[in-house]
Amino acid sequence: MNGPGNGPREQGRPGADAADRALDDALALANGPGRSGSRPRPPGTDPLAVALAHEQEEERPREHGGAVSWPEARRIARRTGRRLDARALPLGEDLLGMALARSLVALTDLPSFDSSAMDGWAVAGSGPWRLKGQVLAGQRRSAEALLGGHAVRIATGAVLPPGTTAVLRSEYGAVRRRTDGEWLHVLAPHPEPRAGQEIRRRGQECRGGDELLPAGTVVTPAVLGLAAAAGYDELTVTLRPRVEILVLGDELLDHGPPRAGRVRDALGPMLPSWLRGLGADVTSVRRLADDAQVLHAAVTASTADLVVTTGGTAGGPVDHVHPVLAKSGARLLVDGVAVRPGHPMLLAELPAGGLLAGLPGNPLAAVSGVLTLVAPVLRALAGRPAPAPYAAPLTADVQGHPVDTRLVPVVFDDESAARPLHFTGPAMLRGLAAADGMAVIPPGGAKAGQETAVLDTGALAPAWGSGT
Ligand SMILES: Nc1nc2c(c(=O)[nH]1)N[C@H]1C(S)=C(S)[C@@H](COP(=O)(O)OP(=O)(O)OC[C@H]3O[C@@H](n4cnc5c(N)ncnc54)[C@H](O)[C@@H]3O)O[C@H]1N2
Ligand code: MOO
Repeated sequence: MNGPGNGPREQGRPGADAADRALDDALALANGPGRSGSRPRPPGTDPLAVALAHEQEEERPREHGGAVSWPEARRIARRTGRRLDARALPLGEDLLGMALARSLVALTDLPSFDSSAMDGWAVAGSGPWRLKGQVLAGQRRSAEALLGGHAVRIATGAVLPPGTTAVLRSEYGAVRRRTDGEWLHVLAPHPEPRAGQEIRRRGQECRGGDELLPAGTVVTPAVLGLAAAAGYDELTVTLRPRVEILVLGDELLDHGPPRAGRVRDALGPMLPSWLRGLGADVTSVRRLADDAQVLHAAVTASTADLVVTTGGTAGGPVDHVHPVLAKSGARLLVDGVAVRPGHPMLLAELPAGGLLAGLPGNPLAAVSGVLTLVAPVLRALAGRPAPAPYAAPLTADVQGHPVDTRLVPVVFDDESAARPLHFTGPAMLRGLAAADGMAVIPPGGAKAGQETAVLDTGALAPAWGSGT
């Protein structure tokens, strides 16, 4: 479905920029401190600032051959995606991974009434107390006040009778039957409960109207729980970007071992769940023949917010992505990035308003395109905050490219240092599959001990929380 107002290009309403800025401010608050690998550093010495901060710089002239720098590509991608519409949807698992479009505001005080924190007795004044009945959780407040010297049996979470001064937990007291009724005593060596002891006061967690979570917070199981506890039946969230994946290549096999000059499609099985982890609704994954007409038809017919193609980005005889984009009147926003692997990646705006990310066919190069272009675009479309960046010292020197950024699969050791992995050629996935993240190696390389930015490859992240 790509109804009016639903596409990424159709959000350009008056005031939208101001609203986006307000959201960005809220998102900044939502971003917690960095990951375990990061430490406080004096301003100006943060390698993340060095590696990532020039994302904030104004647009600069394109580098050789039309390629933009890696930070600039990320910046363009982030600014290109316009936040999709918001919708109120029923509270449930379907919301996992979506971002709150509005802050979650407490509908009532929480807890909404004074209650017992323990199973035991609500008491008034000092003991021993004359015992008078019981109150269970879920029962309405009894109109009857507890008089001084009286107690009532009470369950955890039950409404406190008016006049209660404290709760005595069940293991600290005993009831003795006497001729004049039942009496509650404190068991030695426990002291009498202090005033207010074991009482959960109304409004302890929040007051009605308090902001519980800012707009932009990603819905996790805990967010669902909090929203339910606060009394919500639906949440207003930013729609998921609808993504169509087109896997190009006549040489690709969909089963069995590679054979006879053909290779297994590694991206068809890998990208959908990766992109879902970034908040996308992957509506279809199609394998297309290396045929310009077929690709043109697929691209022009697409109603997705983002089309992701794999392969066919370079200048080979059957690399049809560029000619098809030109023929369909697409506007290239990024045409090559100074990053290894993945430099032929591209980002385009289609005439109908959707976006297209062209990922190179080499599988690790395609992942580089996900981290560089697709993740920031999806985050922007889905109204999700940028994950807290983190850095780690390298355990070994990493050779750099003279002018391009390198993304190198790394694994964290016991000290949270990043160990560069082997088998990281553009066509290889062996390093990536063992990795915790991809280290961002600046042009010229990095030395052992040098802190480098690390992008989360989401290997262990739940579907609703993956970073990058
Ligand atoms: N003359 C030049 N040739 C190439 C350049 C260049 O700048 N000039 N760049 C090289 C780089 S870098 C890359 S990366 C690739 C990008 O190529 P394409 O995006 O056109 O991708 P293909 O040619 O279709 O495939 C490249 C390679 O990857 C394999 N492949 C493709 N799809 C998959 C898949 N789904 N699963 C597994 N493997 C896949 C394909 O068989 C090729 O081996 O271009 C270089 N050439
Ligand atoms: O994108 Mo290529 O080598 O940079 O894989």
